[in-house]
Amino acid sequence: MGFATLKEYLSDWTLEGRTRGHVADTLLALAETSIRISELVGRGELGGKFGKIVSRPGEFDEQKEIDLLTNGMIVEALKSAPVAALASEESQQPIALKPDASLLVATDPLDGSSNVDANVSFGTIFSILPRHPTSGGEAAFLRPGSHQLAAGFVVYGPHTALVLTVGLGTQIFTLDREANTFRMTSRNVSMPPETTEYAINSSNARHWDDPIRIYIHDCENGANGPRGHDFNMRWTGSPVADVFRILSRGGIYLYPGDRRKGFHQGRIRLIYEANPFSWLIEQAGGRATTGRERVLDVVPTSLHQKTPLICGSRYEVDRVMRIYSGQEFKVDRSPLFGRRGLFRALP
Ligand SMILES: O=P(O)(O)OC[C@H]1O[C@](O)(COP(=O)(O)O)[C@@H](O)[C@@H]1O
Ligand SMILES: [Mg+2]
Ligand SMILES: [Mg+2]
Repeated sequence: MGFATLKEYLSDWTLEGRTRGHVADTLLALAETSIRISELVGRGELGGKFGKIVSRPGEFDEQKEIDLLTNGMIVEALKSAPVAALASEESQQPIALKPDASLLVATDPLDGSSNVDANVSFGTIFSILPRHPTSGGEAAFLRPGSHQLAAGFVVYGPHTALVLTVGLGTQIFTLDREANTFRMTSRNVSMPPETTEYAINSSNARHWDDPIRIYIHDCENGANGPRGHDFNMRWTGSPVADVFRILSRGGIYLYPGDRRKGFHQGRIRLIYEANPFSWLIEQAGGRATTGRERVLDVVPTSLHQKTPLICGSRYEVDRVMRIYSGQEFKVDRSPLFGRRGLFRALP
């Protein structure tokens, strides 16, 4: 049938230059690894007890066996790719590979690992950057997301899908298990600018800042509130699954900073989670912000830095940004917050 393979898509694109060829080789190595991960996790407990917690390192989320396993698979695969170093959620420092190679890769090898035992979709996220000519180690990765050469993620769900951008739109490939290859099933994804579906972990509601409380409260009030229509809510706990849904049918994803200790910048990691998601969403016509600035413009100061992430259908993301900037006025929403008079209509 007429579904182009990932290799065919990339070979059209690689014609123009050497770096592109390197990016394509690296993408193919990552895609091949994700097919093997898909096979492994598709076996469930027959493949092993993946959900077992193996360590709880300091400030990091707990590591499960599957986190380490998939990390190891990606490290091995990239040893033969044109990659100078790999930054991973599972490794405190970047892993040096080929020092003179032209690219850097940042990855969350297993995103949504809390869902592994629950048989809910999870995935692998990656971001490819040019190697910095002068800096090495952690400093080499401290580049804004706008410098990415390619970004994508794979969702291991009922089917395995690869979502990819090389800056020419967002493409979705579906794993053809018979041929063991990814085939393009959605070309130049265009997500709806409007949505009535939001995704947020509302168990943190009491810790949110006011702009998020206002935005969500208006959604919850639906047809009885200022929005004038009802909203639906979805939250999987696997950002890859939520972002895939949002790319497919629209929606807004919010993981804001909140008042809890250690959560002032939220929970999503900038370099290997928020940046690839943000570029994919922008390339599909959506928006991604911290609430105060475009995610792709944030210059990281550390490898595992967290960032608030609000992304998805552009009219909704714009609305949240207007609330943060004070442009979206508040009409007596104060009883909710017990702060009557704090928010006023702007002139
Ligand atoms: O636990 P929550 O608040 O539902 O958030 C969803 C999850 O998204 C994540 O970003 C998933 O990423 P990891 O599985 O790679 O840790 C976690 O930080 C967080 O557990
Ligand atoms: Mg993750
Ligand atoms: Mg992870």
